[in-house]
Amino acid sequence: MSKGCRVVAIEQPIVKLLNIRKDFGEKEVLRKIDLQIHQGDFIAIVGKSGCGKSTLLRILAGLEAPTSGRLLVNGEEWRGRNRLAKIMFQDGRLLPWKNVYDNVAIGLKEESQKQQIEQILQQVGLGDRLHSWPSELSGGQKQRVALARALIHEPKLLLLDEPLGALDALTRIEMHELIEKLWKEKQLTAILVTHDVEEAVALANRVVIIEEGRIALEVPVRLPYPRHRDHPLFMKLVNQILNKILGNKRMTVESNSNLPAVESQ
Ligand SMILES: Nc1ncnc2c1ncn2[C@@H]1O[C@H](COP(=O)(O)OP(=O)(O)OP(=O)(O)O)[C@@H](O)[C@H]1O
Repeated sequence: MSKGCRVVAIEQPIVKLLNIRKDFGEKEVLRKIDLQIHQGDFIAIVGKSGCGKSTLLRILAGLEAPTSGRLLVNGEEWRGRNRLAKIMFQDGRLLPWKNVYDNVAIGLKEESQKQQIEQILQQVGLGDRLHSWPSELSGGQKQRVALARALIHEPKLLLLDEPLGALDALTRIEMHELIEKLWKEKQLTAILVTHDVEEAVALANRVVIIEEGRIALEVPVRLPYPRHRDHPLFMKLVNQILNKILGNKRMTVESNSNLPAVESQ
């Protein structure tokens, strides 16, 4: 196989959602959700505010139980916390009284993990900030720590809940490059909830559009990695997805359908 060429996954999905529904009281938040996630997928979930994106991610993490429907992990019925998954939030949730190293060490057995912690902090570009306090870090650096804290547990499924939402545009692009690099190197399976359709198209091999609690459309993104915003199809695809979200029914999402399938690892 030539360098950079990867094959579409064909094995059984590592996570399968079947006819998932979620109500909060009287309110039906998700319905008829069917989704298959394969090893190596990078799925972005987009949609209007309040459409149910984070709820779907929390169900995948096992932090929220569906009202009905089935969640299968590696083919087996799953209830409770999904141990394959680690979730990273927009605010990073660092403990301010712990330094960078100790934030990453949370939940790990002391000392035995020292080498891994130093290595992962190196990989996220913070090898020289082990002893810094969260208050001394920029927003992007805090999110690098949060990413390291999720990845140190070697999750099969990395769940990203709008993790870059509070960052400026340039830092976001740097973080996209970092996340893409780690996704490839560690052969991760990632699911990203985002408001930013450009971010979704920059990273995902599949963009799932949620509309009023239902999957309205799944869009395969076949642009080669690393994705360049000046690729003629990049912004076209972004605009088509945006139009779909905004309800312009006449738009179809087809701008990259003639490209070869890529991008499950
Ligand atoms: N624990 C909860 N109890 C009651 N209602 C909830 C709860 N969590 C979410 N909701 C409601 O479910 C709906 C979907 O919320 P969710 O956070 O999943 O949407 P979202 O698409 O992620 O929104 P946003 O893009 O604004 O973050 C919203 O109407 C929200 O108010």
